[in-house]
Amino acid sequence: MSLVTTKKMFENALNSDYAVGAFNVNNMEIIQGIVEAAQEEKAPLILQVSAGARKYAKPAYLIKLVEAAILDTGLDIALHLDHGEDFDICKKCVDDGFTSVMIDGSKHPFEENIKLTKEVVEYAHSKGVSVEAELGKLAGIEDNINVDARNATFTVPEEAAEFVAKTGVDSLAVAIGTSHGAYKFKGEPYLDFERLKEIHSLIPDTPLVLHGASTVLPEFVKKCNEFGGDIPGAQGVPEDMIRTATKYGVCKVNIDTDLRLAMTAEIRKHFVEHPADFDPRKYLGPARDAIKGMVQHKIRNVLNASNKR
Ligand SMILES: O=C(CO)COP(=O)(O)O
Ligand SMILES: O=C[C@H](O)COP(=O)(O)O
Ligand SMILES: [Zn+2]
Ligand SMILES: [Zn+2]
Repeated sequence: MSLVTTKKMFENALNSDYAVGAFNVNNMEIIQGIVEAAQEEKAPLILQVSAGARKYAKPAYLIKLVEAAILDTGLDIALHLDHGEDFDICKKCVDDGFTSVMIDGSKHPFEENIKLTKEVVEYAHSKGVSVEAELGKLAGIEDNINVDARNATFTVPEEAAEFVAKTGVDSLAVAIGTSHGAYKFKGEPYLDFERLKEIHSLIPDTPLVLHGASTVLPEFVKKCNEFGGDIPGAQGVPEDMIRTATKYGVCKVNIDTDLRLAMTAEIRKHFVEHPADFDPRKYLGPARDAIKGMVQHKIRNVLNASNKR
């Protein structure tokens, strides 16, 4: 039991029909809920920390909480930096003991993204840490997709092959139509699976990563809204599409929004049903259970990762 890299997890997942869940963590209850689910499901697990999470909870706390989770459960867990924006934050995380970092150079021109990613790969690999990079831009709901827009923002398969060869990166986040947050599609959900297949066929040994992969389950949006929330028109990636993606090289599936919705729905419900409560444990306890339930559902029914540890 220890902090592990994603190397073995991805080797196992690459040519099979399951993916490893990478869940964003921001506090103790979120970590505990996720870890309990992974333990019961005997699933491989990546916990990831964004810049926002570092700012909110402070890296020292999050790292110690993840170490505590490992001690408590005996699980192997990969600790990953989500969307590192420059070399310095990646270096800091490598030095702090993270076992995996993402350098997100997707906003830069192709050659600059290569240069930046290569620098991070050189440093991280010298310390035994894995690196994820990103190529292409995740579409926002405002980017309505016609073929031209797709080619301008989605990952270009030939570029992906060149990028991986030139950077030596361990895994690659691709843009095929997903986006972050609770508002992913205006009309019918659409992912470009032909593009994904082509990328996978050109770089069959590179684990692919799907960001913005929350499903935004209607029952949780409904529950939020029923108990005083205001999240109209939220829509995510249908679960079947995630299952399909795991068959074409996607080894890591990033989930944050669905955890936020599960937690918020439960807390909203608690406050409405128990207006006299003011002990945080009374609502954070059920919120932790809601996180656990959501993660268990993902692992078992969507990622097909139960008993894959
Ligand atoms: O990609 C993510 C974190 O990097 C999270 O995506 P969601 O917003 O769809 O949960
Ligand atoms: O990539 C986005 C993740 O959901 C993290 O979100 P955050 O930057 O608000 O922590
Ligand atoms: Zn990005
Ligand atoms: Zn992301």
